[in-house]
Amino acid sequence: MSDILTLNAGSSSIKFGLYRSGEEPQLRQLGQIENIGPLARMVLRGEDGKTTTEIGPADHGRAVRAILDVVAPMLEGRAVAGVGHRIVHGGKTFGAPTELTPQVMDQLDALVPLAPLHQPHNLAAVRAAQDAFPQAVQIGCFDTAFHKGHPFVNDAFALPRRFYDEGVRRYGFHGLSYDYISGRLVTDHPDLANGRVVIAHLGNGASMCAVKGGRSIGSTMGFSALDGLPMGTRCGQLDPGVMLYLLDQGYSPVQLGDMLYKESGLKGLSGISHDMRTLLASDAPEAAQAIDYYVFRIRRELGAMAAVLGGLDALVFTGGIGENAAPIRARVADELGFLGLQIDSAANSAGDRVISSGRTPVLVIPTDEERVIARAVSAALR
Ligand SMILES: Nc1ncnc2c1ncn2[C@@H]1O[C@H](COP(=O)(O)OP(=O)(O)O)[C@@H](O)[C@H]1O
Ligand SMILES: CC(=O)OP(=O)(O)O
Ligand SMILES: [Mg+2]
Repeated sequence: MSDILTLNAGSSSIKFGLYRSGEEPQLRQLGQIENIGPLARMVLRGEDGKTTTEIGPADHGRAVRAILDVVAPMLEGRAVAGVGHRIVHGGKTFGAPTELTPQVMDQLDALVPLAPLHQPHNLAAVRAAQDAFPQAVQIGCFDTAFHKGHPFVNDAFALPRRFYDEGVRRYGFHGLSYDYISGRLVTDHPDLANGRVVIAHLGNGASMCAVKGGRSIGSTMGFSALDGLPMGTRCGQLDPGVMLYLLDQGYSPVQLGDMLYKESGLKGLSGISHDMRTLLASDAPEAAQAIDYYVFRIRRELGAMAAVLGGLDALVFTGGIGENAAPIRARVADELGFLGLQIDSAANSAGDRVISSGRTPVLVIPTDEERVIARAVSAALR
């Protein structure tokens, strides 16, 4: 029997999964290098719990090599038949898992400017895995794919038409996560599977998706992974006039990109940290204001999505913040009784899966992008 490896390079972490191939891939090991930067650490999650090892300074390249080193002895002589990769941007072309041939890699390289925090790392991971496992099939799974088929009104910007045809569209991201959550609604909450559901993926990157009958009909993220909600270091929705002003003030496009992707969001507003744990623990008024802004924008988008869906049958929280930050969940749903939302504070603090006491269920479902990737590789191998 052969194995499947999944690699998921995010903005601040690289997650991996090792699976035994089969109809439903069987998990052997999950792990991640998190906090990529001067103080990175490797976290391994197995049947016998969680181990954390400080690995010191690591960029994405070193992180992938460390993962490949740790995976090699776990194979115990078995071959890796397939490696599945999260690829953040699939552009206009890629709407389903795709074998990463040299020609496909060239097409994906061209999308790097649209997702500079992710796409280069995703593609570097593909090249490292090709070197490490030259016999394995390499499969790309796209964050944009779940949103393909968005209605035109949520796919377009009101710019001259030619830009839409060129691919300047509202793609949406975190699609592997939304795909996983939608699947869990089908298996665990079949009454909601055909309903009007808002999924809030709140991680280091954050977005929300309006899902109707299992299909994405709207997303807060657009052309790039900058739009929508404020994030750890990304600004979220911004008046384009601000960018014109800054360009006029002498900012270069590169400086502007660095500021919007790396110095904004929770980090920029608080001046303290991009990390929600640090902000929640801080007494500084700037930390409180950054959290206020974060919650305000989520609530605003939630109301907008409920309007677009024509009602709300459930709200799902996922991602590092969505799964773990009870105070944020409580504040998002506060005073939204008109949408049927009422949080059961005991269930919320206890980290239960169902945290509502009102008419509209509020669920916390840990996401599993790795499993979505592993299933795609398994299907490709069959
Ligand atoms: N217990 C917690 N309370 C609040 N925030 C948390 C908690 N655990 C993790 N987080 C937050 O989750 C975020 C990382 O989410 P994650 O989904 O792992 O990120 P990535 O986008 O890199 O995949 C960080 O902002 C971190 O502070
Ligand atoms: C698309 C995106 O923002 O991904 P992440 O949350 O993993 O940074
Ligand atoms: Mg993520």
